[in-house]
Amino acid sequence: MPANTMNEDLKRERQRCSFDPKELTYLLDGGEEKTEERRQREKFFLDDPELSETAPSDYLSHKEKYEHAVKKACIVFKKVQQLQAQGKAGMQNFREVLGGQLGSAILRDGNPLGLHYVMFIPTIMGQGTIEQQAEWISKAWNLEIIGTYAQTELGHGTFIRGLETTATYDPATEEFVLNSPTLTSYKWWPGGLGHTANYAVVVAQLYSQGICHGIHPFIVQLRDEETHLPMPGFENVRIPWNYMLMKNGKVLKDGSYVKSPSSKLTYGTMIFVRVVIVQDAANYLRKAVTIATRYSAVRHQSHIKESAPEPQILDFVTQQHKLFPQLATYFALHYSGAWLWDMYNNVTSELESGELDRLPELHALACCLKAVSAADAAQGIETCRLACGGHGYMSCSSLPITYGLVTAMVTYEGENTVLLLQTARYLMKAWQNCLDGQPLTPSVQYLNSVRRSFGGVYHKSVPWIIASMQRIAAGKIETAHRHMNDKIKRGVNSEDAWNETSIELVAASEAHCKAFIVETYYNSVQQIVPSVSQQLGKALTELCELYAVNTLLKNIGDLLRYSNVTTGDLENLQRWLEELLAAIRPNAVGIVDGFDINDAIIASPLGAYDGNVYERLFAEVSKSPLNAKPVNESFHKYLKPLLKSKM
Ligand SMILES: CC/C=C\C/C=C\C/C=C\C/C=C\C/C=C\C/C=C\CCCCC(=O)SCCNC(=O)CCNC(=O)[C@H](O)C(C)(C)COP(=O)(O)OP(=O)(O)OC[C@H]1O[C@@H](n2cnc3c(N)ncnc32)[C@H](O)[C@@H]1OP(=O)(O)O
Ligand SMILES: Cc1cc2nc3c(=O)[nH]c(=O)nc-3n(C[C@H](O)[C@H](O)[C@H](O)COP(=O)(O)OP(=O)(O)OC[C@H]3O[C@@H](n4cnc5c(N)ncnc54)[C@H](O)[C@@H]3O)c2cc1C
Repeated sequence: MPANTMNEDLKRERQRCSFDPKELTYLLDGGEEKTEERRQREKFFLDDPELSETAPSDYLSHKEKYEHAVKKACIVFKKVQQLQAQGKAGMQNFREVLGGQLGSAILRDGNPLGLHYVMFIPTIMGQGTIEQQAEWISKAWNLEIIGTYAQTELGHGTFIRGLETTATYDPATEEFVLNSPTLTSYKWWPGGLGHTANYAVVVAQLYSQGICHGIHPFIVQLRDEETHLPMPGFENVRIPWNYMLMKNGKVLKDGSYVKSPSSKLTYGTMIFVRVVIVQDAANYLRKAVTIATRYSAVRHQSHIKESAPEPQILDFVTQQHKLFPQLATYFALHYSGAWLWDMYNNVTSELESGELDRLPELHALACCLKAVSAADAAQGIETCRLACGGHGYMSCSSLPITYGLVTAMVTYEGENTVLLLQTARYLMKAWQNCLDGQPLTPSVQYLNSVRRSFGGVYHKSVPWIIASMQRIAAGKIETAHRHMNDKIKRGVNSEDAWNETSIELVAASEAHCKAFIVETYYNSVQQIVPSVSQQLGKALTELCELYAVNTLLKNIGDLLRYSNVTTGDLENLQRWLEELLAAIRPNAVGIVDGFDINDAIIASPLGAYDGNVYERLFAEVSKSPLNAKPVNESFHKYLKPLLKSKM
């Protein structure tokens, strides 16, 4: 590949961008100094020859991939320790390196230590007493032990009250006896459980004095700390009394049970991970849209006008309609994720002082935001793949693997439909409160105002769109509530009525979440615009408008059903969408440059900063061991005899 050449199209794109991409980078990182720190950190990891790929891991066997990942995870851990020793590794850095964008670039096929950091340690922090934290956290941070989070069983993942593993307290020995007596009670899915972890937080049904007290977390040793040989299986495994994490519910040594202030505090780690997922989903989407946008600026094909040269595919308005909403969705999820992270931290500190009032609202928001961000990011990444035509299908484009990682988010940490139904429970209660004139929590306040005014004359503004989306959400919530109650009035019991109404309940929950995202995004941009250059402010505003208009237009049916919008208003919205695509077009490459994603993290010949797409693609396929020899052995073994036998 010619050294230091920059694709001419990308050069032109960069010249026509109306703002300085660096300003966007600093904004997203939280300041120039933070950008510099991040870049240094990335360099520290990515320039390490032991961490850079010699050959793509696609060509390794399953076993080799695992061994490769463990080796790299250990190198990463040592390097994090070095940073810590220099006072350069805070919690956020840890998260970024061990998971997140940087981590997933280094450990492309998954991090064998991921669960240790994202669930094992947070569970001890959230569910352990001070003494238990003192005992386990430092061991875990220093990697003297490796943990995982073993909740899901072969038979149950969603319905955790149905878990079959039991932990029965024996006051005679002051021990818990753990049992997974059936095939369906086998712990199944926990990350790192197979070969990496030697400890786990095991979630089991607690029995004491003959009574079941529901699920609780226990620390269980899985493997010998020296030999790494597995401990005997889950049949009558005895663990000491203080291996039950007892910050919330506890068993006294005599076997009496002390209830937690809320049984749902046991579910705290799941809320934490759902919050993290919103941010992660956004970051994976921005990587995919960077790849597809740069590629679309470099790729020329077909004609807009027969007389003109083949255009950049980014000039096709349908291509813009595929990609620019993904750019905007990144920002929407980024700001919603940041908002949720703040709420999570505030509510967590309130919980520490015994205040539980805001837990239901946090749970309702974390559930729907996890569900919508995972689904929208997965769909957005797939759209980016399709937007890259055949080359997007190649595994070296990084788009298929990115989609694979994000589509898993739809299922883990609470399957999306199930989580949307959790939010719907909250919304049904909120609507009843609204009807009864009871106070509403901030995220559902809009139900009161929407109930008072159904209409609202179209004007070309995001606040009008927010009001319309709230109207749709309130309409769907009201419809689901009414339909469910009609069934109950007709004699259907409430559980069956819930199930029979669940399609509408899920739709209500999604609509509520989308309205929340648009409003949060808009409020964030409103706050930011006065502090940035006029050009960047304009670009950020256009993206926010695009997200709002596009989201509303995807719900035309609902808009017609729940508001007094006219067909003329819909035409205006469509025109506004097209204007926004045209306005964003000159800045598209500048925006993805502003994400400032290192080429090694992009890891795609289609999306590198220099835009040398074809040269990089060629170099990539040359790495395949299949292409090392001109004739593969299978020709002599199978094809040739077959060809001969036909002659
Ligand atoms: C310290 C470390 C710091 C930094 C980290 C450092 C490094 C990190 C390294 C890497 C990280 C990088 C990236 C990570 C990104 C992604 C994560 C990667 C991997 C994750 C792998 C996934 C792991 C898993 O999947 S673990 C298993 C998860 N399982 C689930 O989620 C199960 C889903 N099921 C449930 O949650 C529940 O069973 C249910 C909610 C569906 C139903 O429960 P239940 O039947 O008990 O409840 P209900 O009867 O329906 O409701 C009763 C009332 O309780 C309320 N409720 C329910 N849940 C909660 C909750 N969590 N909180 C509060 N309230 C809750 C419910 O609303 C009901 O209320 P009501 O008033 O009665 O209506
Ligand atoms: C990549 C990956 C990593 C994972 N890591 C871990 C881990 O580290 N630790 C761990 O403990 N677990 C882990 N899991 C398990 C994960 O949390 C569960 O798979 C997830 O919670 C979904 O549960 P399930 O598999 O039981 O799905 P199911 O509940 O069986 O879902 C199947 C279908 O049933 C529907 N359904 C189920 N219940 C309801 C309901 N009440 N109402 C309506 N529809 C319903 C769902 O919507 C879905 O369509 C992981 C899973 C994956 C895929």
